[in-house]
Amino acid sequence: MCGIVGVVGHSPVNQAIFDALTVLQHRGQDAAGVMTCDDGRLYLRKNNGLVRDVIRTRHMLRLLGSMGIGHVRYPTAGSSNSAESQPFYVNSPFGISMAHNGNLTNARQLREELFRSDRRHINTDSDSEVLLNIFAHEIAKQGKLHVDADDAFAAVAGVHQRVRGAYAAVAMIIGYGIVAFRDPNGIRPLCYGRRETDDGVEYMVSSESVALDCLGFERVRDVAPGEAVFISADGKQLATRQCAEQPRYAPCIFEYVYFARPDSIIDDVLVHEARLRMGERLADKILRTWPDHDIDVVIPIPDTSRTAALQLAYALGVKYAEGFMKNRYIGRTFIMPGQKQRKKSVKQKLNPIPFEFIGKNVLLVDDSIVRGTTSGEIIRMAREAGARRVYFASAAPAVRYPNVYGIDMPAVEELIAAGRSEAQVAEAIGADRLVYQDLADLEEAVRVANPKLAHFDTSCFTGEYVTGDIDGAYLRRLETERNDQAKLQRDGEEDSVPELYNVS
Ligand SMILES: O=P(O)(O)OC[C@H]1O[C@H](OP(=O)(O)OP(=O)(O)O)[C@H](O)[C@@H]1O
Ligand SMILES: NC(=O)CC[C@H](N)C(=O)O
Ligand SMILES: [Mg+2]
Repeated sequence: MCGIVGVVGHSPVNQAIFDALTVLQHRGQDAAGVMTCDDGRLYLRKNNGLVRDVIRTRHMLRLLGSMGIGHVRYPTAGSSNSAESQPFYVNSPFGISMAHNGNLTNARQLREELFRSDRRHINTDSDSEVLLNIFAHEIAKQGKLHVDADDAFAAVAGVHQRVRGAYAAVAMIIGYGIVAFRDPNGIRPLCYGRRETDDGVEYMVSSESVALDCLGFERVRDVAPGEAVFISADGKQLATRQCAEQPRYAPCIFEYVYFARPDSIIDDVLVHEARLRMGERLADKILRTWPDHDIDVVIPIPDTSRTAALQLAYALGVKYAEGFMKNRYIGRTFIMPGQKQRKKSVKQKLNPIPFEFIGKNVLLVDDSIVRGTTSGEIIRMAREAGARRVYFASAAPAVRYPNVYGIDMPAVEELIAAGRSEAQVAEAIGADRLVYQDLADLEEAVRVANPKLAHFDTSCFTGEYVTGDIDGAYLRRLETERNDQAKLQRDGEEDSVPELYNVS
């Protein structure tokens, strides 16, 4: 999952973009980048690393201009090479840069088309570079010297015709403005906001509304599935238009389960509230299926599961305790690139406080169990800390299928629940009892706040993919290309940074 941001202001936007990216850091820890535009020239700083490490004061001083875009990356295509960090740039037409969250499912075919019919060169294995070139080609097709909102919308309509998969993107066209758009299923989130200044209104688009809040922008609304937003470079015009023929809401439910910050509002649903309801539904299920439970204490696995665990404990009428201390300097483990690193980090990140475990039957709660890296380690720690029995509850159903829309879980064999029954998963992670949320309950926990969300992408639980273009051959290829071993090999390749005013 990546984070994207775009700002059109009336004074330098470098600080606003930097700050927004730090607020979106939980969406991608591998690479960060900012591109600004000043007086017809682009300035770029991007590299592997966290926002604060990649963009230092000396870079900030040289990121000039009152319009810019930014990105934090969690790679789901290509490699972790810094050359694939974002924003990307193409010089024709006009000079366009782009930051993208999501994953294209027909990138292979588009790459071929871009070469054969569009005569465009793609320099990396990143699907985001493909998306940028498709968009650039569609802008060029309008055949205009001056790009206005109509041209931008026609180009986005062209993108929707050709591209499949998940994409929330923000593009910057030198001299003309910023164009942000969301795929016709709205798989990845995108919203926009405004703030009044003495010099006029400033606009910002962002993956999550929390970035708007923290920067003093008022959230206007989510960008609808298939919709595009155009903000002119002078900040005087903001226009929106539906550019897809058959848009529908099918957002990724994993955003609500794990990815997004709880204080964000996505598609008019406050993530925090959705997580509280997940906890409530999970408590209902426990009371239904295990009325004579002997749970003494509910303990969350920090950070993400806290919200659901708190409500679960409340609904069960059982004590809630913070039994694991989290090292605040270690990032999210699930979005780290390799299994060795993920495993090591769980141990470094979480430490049990025996006081809360000794002689008790504990119910550990996590938002999800994906590879089982966290749950396996944590259950072992809980036992070592003196727990009598260790039960485990997951606020999401069993993850049994790969994700193809921007979450890096490409290989079935890496998923602990694939090919295993619930009892077998319990055994594999070492739990005395395991409770998974039912899918209908998870969907309802989110939908209650916005009945317009008729569908969700729930493919990692069901194997049904909302774009309808995923078959066994696609999944087999994905698994071969992106399993942990393949990534390890690829990421060992030499690092490089493209030359483009890459301030150092
Ligand atoms: O079964 P696994 O493969 O271990 O994946 C699931 C775990 O990974 C995530 O935590 P993470 O440490 O990434 O982030 P958090 O601190 O936000 O909970 C998630 O919250 C689960 O705890
Ligand atoms: N998680 C994402 O949104 C990743 C975007 C893009 N597919 C990349 O790998 O860079
Ligand atoms: Mg976690």
